[in-house]
Amino acid sequence: MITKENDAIKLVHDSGNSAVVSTLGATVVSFQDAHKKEHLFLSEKRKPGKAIRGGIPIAFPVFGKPPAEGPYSDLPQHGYARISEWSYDETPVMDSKDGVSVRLTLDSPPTRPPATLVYTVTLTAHQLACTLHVKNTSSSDVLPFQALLHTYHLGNPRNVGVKGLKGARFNDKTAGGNTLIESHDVVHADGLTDSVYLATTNELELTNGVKIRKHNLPDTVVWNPSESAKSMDDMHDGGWNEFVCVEPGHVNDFYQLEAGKEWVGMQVITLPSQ
Ligand SMILES: O=P(O)(O)OC[C@H]1O[C@@H](O)[C@H](O)[C@@H](O)[C@@H]1O
Repeated sequence: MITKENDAIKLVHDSGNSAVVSTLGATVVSFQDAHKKEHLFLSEKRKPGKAIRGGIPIAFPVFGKPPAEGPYSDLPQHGYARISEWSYDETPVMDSKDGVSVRLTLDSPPTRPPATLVYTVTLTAHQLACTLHVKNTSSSDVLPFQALLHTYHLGNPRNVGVKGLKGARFNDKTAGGNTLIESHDVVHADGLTDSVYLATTNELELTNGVKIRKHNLPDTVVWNPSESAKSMDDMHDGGWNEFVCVEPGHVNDFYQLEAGKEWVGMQVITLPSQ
């Protein structure tokens, strides 16, 4: 079943699973299992005009601060997608026992390289699939972009770690972008963590049993601001102890999408059997 109230689109699957997607940024803000247990962190604080702090904001067309030169140089951190109002296509893509799926779309602002984004969120018995389509609507120019699904997994970072990153190269943004090789079987983002892992395996797992499968999103960012979040105006006190961000993306470089062509990136989050 799909319902919409103000900016919130709610998907409920026959199994009792549910998800909520905001039209602000097409941000998934809730993913609950059949026992109504929440699996995404959402800050209790919200700052008007800013991206939603929690859920799954989409970074596009830049990850982090934009390059000093070029058509994105004056964009805010993580680009325009997460702070834009997306259009909700009311025609359900799917609404059956097999799954419930909705689609939101966004055209690039007129001053930016032209692109159309289509985001599909699909809920099935144990899974949430988020699929981002990027279409280069120019008939002549290449579209450069980075894209990332900034996923706030609910759980204390001391207890919930990330498996599958051992051996991967990463840039430690907390240490000036030094490149290191991950040596841990389980990565814990307890304490200030901002690591950009490059070319990671497509199958990652959290130690709480949540699985993350990704497609066409080669890199993975693991982030937790720890107590530095005290200065954030959209984070409730102690909120940083409630999540670990695991963010599949194409961020190491700018993807160069040819005129008229389409790119698709996806992550599927699978809950442990209940
Ligand atoms: O505060 P923002 O803009 O949502 O960004 C949060 C974090 O997002 C992560 O993806 C970046 O690697 C961090 O550097 C950044 O601090």
